[in-house]
Amino acid sequence: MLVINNKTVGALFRLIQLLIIAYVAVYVCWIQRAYQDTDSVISSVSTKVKGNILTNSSIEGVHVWDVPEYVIPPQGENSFFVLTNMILTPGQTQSKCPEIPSEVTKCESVSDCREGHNEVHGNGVQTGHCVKYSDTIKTCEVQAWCPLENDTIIPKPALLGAAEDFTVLIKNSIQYPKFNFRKRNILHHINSTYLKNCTFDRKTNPHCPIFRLGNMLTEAGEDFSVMALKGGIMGIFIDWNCDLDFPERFCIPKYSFSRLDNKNPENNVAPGYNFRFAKYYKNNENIETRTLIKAFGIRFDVIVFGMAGKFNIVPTIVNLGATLAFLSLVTAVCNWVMLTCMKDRDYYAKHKFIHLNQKGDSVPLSSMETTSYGTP
Ligand SMILES: Nc1ncnc2c1ncn2[C@@H]1O[C@H](COP(=O)(O)OP(=O)(O)OP(=O)(O)O)[C@@H](O)[C@H]1O
Repeated sequence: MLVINNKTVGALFRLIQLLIIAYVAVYVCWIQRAYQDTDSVISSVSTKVKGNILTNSSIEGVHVWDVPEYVIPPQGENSFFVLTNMILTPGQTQSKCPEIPSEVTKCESVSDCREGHNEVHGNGVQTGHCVKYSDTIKTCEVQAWCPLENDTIIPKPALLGAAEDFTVLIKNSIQYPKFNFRKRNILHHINSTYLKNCTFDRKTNPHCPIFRLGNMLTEAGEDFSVMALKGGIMGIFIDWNCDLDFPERFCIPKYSFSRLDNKNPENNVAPGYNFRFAKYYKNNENIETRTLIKAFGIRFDVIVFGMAGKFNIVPTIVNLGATLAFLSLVTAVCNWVMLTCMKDRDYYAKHKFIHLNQKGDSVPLSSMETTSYGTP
């Protein structure tokens, strides 16, 4: 063993050791918790929205909207849709009527229309006639659900803009099967009286699983009245990252909210979220009739994620081994510095390596492989 009395190499040796120990302690053990075995979350979600709105529109008159009407479908998988705006086309029956004017539907004479032609962006199948749409415009006639929907004007402000006051109860049960750990977001201290009256608030009620829709959008930096016009998609994130070396009560969900669909103002083509559905009934003459609804609304996707960790001897030993391997590198680095960068490198090299000329000439000191450094 070669002991050299050099303060620089000694300091370097201790410094690298210190850095490696700090890296292992802070990053590997504290931040990465590499001494733990991990498991990812398995979760189930159910939601229930509550709230009513009174509207008074020219088409429907006074109308109270309750949950079965504005939550579509009534229950979904990890997501729910709340209707916020709509274009209503009531009294549609199977008949013939002029198409809505556009570049491809306007006509001058019968020759501009083709019987049986089905325009992708049209509303029905052409009959081959060119008929009056208004006093000045003629369009091809179609066999369709008439009268046709005209969705050029979207109600502003949104018809159900008051939906921001609705609340949603999110029931979320999770498990980490590897650790036989189960929990739900309705925590032990929440009783039914509290649940009936609470609303989530990050400061005052951070564990309440009932969320006001308007508050979620505000937290995500969105304006409900704007998003309600054309709809959109919101993410409700539930973070279940848990350190199961601590007691179970410390494993609690953390909620956050963010808009998921694109609202890039520079490329605002096809914004929002909408779809169509219809309510069917028989009219006084027993003819099948429907009210077509182009629905704009906000879809809330509940996204649950998380990892749990618990002490396990196997990853601990693996990481301990890696740390020791790392520490053994320090000697190699210092050897290299000593033999290439130091003023006395030739002197050190002379003592570290002895070159044999003839078999049995001398005892090779270099058979000692390790070099150790005296503390500066
Ligand atoms: N969106 C919501 N906003 C506020 N409270 C809610 C909401 N959804 C459910 N609750 C309340 O949370 C509690 C638990 O709801 P749960 O659906 O399990 O029971 P429920 O008796 O079937 O509810 P309800 O009949 O009132 O819809 C009930 O007191 C319910 O009124």
